[in-house]
Amino acid sequence: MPTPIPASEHRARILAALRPLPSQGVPLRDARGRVTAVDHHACVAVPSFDNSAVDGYAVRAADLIGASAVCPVILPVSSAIGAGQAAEAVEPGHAAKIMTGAPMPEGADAVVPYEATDRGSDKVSLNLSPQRGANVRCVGEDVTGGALVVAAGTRLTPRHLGALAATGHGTVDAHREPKVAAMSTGAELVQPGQPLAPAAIYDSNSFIIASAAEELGARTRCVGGVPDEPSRLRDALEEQLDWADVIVTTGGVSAGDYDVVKALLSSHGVWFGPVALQPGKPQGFGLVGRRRVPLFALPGNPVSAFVSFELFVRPALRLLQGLKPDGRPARHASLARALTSPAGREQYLRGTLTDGVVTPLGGPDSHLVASLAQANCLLRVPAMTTTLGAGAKVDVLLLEDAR
Ligand SMILES: Nc1nc2c(c(=O)[nH]1)N[C@H]1C(S)=C(S)[C@@H](COP(=O)(O)OP(=O)(O)OC[C@H]3O[C@@H](n4cnc5c(N)ncnc54)[C@H](O)[C@@H]3O)O[C@H]1N2
Ligand code: MOO
Repeated sequence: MPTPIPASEHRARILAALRPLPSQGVPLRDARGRVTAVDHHACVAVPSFDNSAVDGYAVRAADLIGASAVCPVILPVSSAIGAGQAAEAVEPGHAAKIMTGAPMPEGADAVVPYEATDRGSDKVSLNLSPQRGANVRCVGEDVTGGALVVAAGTRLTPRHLGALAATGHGTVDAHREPKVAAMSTGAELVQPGQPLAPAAIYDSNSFIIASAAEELGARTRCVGGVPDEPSRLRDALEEQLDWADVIVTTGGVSAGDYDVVKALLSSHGVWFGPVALQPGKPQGFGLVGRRRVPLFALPGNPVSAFVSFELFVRPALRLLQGLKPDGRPARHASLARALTSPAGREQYLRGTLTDGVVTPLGGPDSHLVASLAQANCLLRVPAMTTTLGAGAKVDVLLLEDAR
């Protein structure tokens, strides 16, 4: 039996084998969730022209010195400018009606809001004395032309899309979305919704893996319940190898007589071995086929598959998209009750974290899938720790922050 390698070493080997996917031009409307491959700079300044911040009258501040409610200044109104309209120049001693967002006319240097006027059409009574620049939004005040708007390696959210649109980007240069095939193996698997035969169980892994990959921005295919026969597995893999950027199998990697994933893929350059991890001890990883597609062979127990995804597949999918290959955000917490852990295996328990206190959920066993639904964190026990008392400080990984 080979010596288990630390989980951190397995992750480092995986990440060392991967490179970000190539980038492509993506129409802005399709770009939410994509990751920028390059810095994006402003194509235009924002605002790109001086304009009014209010509905009111564009004036020369010098014409209104001393104006007040008791001593208003009356000026002839020479024009009216709406948003999107070209502005005529305003002569000294004149005012122009102006709407919010309309370009400032030449000659004017301030805007008096309607509320400080009588809203006159031919002439207007203005009852305040504005500073030069009052209520004027200046060119480049938000961003100058050519300035950085969104840095490379940013996952695009509505906030970023707004800034990119405003600065003139119709498309963005973004990494391709990883295409992930989630393939569960095992003769016992039945798809949920179907009747269960004796000794059969419902396939939960392909749902865990595909949806977790989607949360990370992947496009996915679910291949549920591939039987434990080498030829069927080979066919199923070949079908996905031309399409997928990543294949994640579950099941068939331990020591059983029907563990065909390990048997078939060992001869195709996939490394299999124990990792000092619970759940998630038996693992496989390699680059498969002509396109050298990264293949993760995860253990079949659903909690093992989930934890393995979190520790190994998550950072890999991030790296492929040009993001830092981080795991879930970690926090320190106090343990609600004492626990024991096996020596020599880093352990991850499901837990609930409330106000800095973490309560382990269910037991450590990796078939206890229902407790995953209650968990909001994974509680990490280091490999060399075998007992922890109530109140001990532990690390937890937060599960609710999706990306
Ligand atoms: N003699 C040994 N037996 C086992 C060892 C070992 O070292 N020596 N390791 C154990 C550990 S740890 C794990 S984890 C499992 C991993 O097993 P496999 O990856 O080979 O997976 P299977 O045998 O196919 O299945 C294990 C278990 O999980 C259920 N399963 C599988 N796929 C799904 C699915 N898609 N949805 C729901 N449940 C699934 C399956 O029915 C089994 O109960 O091996 C231990 N054994
Ligand atoms: O590694 Mo298994 O995942 O301990 O149950």
